[in-house]
Amino acid sequence: MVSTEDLGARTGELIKAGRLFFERGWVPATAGNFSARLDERHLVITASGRHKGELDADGFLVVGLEGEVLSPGRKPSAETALHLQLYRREPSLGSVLHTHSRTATLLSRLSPGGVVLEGYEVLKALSGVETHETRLEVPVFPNDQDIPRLAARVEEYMRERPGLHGYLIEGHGLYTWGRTVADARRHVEAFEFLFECELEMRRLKR
Ligand SMILES: CSC[C@@H](O)[C@@H](O)C(=O)COP(=O)(O)O
Ligand SMILES: [Zn+2]
Repeated sequence: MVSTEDLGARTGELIKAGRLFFERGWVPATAGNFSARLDERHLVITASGRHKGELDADGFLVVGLEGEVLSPGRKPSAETALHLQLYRREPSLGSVLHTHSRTATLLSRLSPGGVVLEGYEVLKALSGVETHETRLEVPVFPNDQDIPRLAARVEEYMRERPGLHGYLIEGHGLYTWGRTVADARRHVEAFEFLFECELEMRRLKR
């Protein structure tokens, strides 16, 4: 049985993240989706098509790890399978956040082979990273309207390369995650900063 206290707490954190991301221009229109783990088998996720800067409790629903909808009458995010793939493979995972910033969108289109981030102090905002000398690879997957197929592709990649902090989908956006909503939110902020630096570096070098 899902605790209503946990559901309220996680929903509140995701609502706050949505407001922040919208103010920063990272979830334009109804783009993006957010989730948080409630227990070993359940998560709360945004309903499909909601404006992520104006979320309230009605904008969320509970789903099981196999995708079963436990909030009747509500339609989960169209990209739920990408969230489930991450929760299934990592029991300590507490939150997944997906954004559509202009910077991530542009950078992903310029780097179909993946983005390498290194030499930035802010890399240390990513859990487990302890030095700016880290070489962090962010894969870019081709966009796909078949979300289960895209999720299978991500799973295949992650099996070969554990320890990923996030990935880009080409022309689409960022997926990142963490042990808590606060960790995942910090990762979104760090990636956005790093992507801005990287894009600007490329402009300056031209
Ligand atoms: C408004 S375009 C963005 C969508 O196509 C999708 O990529 C997205 O991030 C939001 O979908 P949603 O079903 O609301 O979770
Ligand atoms: Zn999306």
